[in-house]
Amino acid sequence: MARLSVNINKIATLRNSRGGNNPDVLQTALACERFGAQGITVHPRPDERHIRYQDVYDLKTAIKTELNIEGNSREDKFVRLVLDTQPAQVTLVPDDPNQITSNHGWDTVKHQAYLMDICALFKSEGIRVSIFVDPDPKMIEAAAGTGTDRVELYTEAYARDYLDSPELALAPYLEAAKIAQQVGLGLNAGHDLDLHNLRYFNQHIPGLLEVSIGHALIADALYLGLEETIRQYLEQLA
Ligand SMILES: CC(=O)[C@@H](O)[C@H](O)COP(=O)(O)O
Ligand SMILES: NCC(=O)COP(=O)(O)O
Repeated sequence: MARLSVNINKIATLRNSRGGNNPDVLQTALACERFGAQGITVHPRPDERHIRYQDVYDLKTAIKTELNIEGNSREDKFVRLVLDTQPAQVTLVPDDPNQITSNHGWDTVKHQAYLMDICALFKSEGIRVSIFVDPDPKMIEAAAGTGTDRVELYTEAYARDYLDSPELALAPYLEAAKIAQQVGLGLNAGHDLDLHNLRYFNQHIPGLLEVSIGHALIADALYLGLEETIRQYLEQLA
């Protein structure tokens, strides 16, 4: 069964808008765990506009489930943070510093040598590595050559196209998932997954290990409450 890792970036965004500590990122993470989330995801960005580096240090000592840190390993500060905090998983995302949010996966063909080195560094510390990729067979095959444990399929296109045709939206992801299985990579997925599109994705993608969900889940929690929201997301994955 795919596990749910709740991305709490948006809680930090709300906190930062007033400069105090409300809502409390740490308390929210602990509540997510209490309500059944199997992991906590954070994606610190260089400008610390949502999750701050210090939040990640605090979270690591407080949470009991898996911590997944996403970000750009070309930033020295990010690499230091990961090595210092030793999360269960690091997800490598090729973001530009000024991006509003992630909008593409790694080109694992072009950057294979770099990815081999950085995967080796994190794995030598016992940290599981996942590489954020578009659902492109070439990218999955080349990811296998980097030494990564998993890939995370970037699901924005699925979420968008699902509204017109779930079957067509899923097709490239199904192909990508089959290739990941053939080359021995574990499979994660994330970006814009929500209560409408998650069940179909989970039911049809073989070998899905983890989804990380933030934006829609936190928005749903405004209407449903965090406990009920997490219950409903877990139900989609059951
Ligand atoms: C890697 C990814 O898919 C992103 O969804 C990300 O984790 C969210 O980042 P922001 O919260 O900065 O939009
Ligand atoms: N890796 C994806 C993630 O953590 C959350 O993405 P989103 O649900 O905020 O789009």
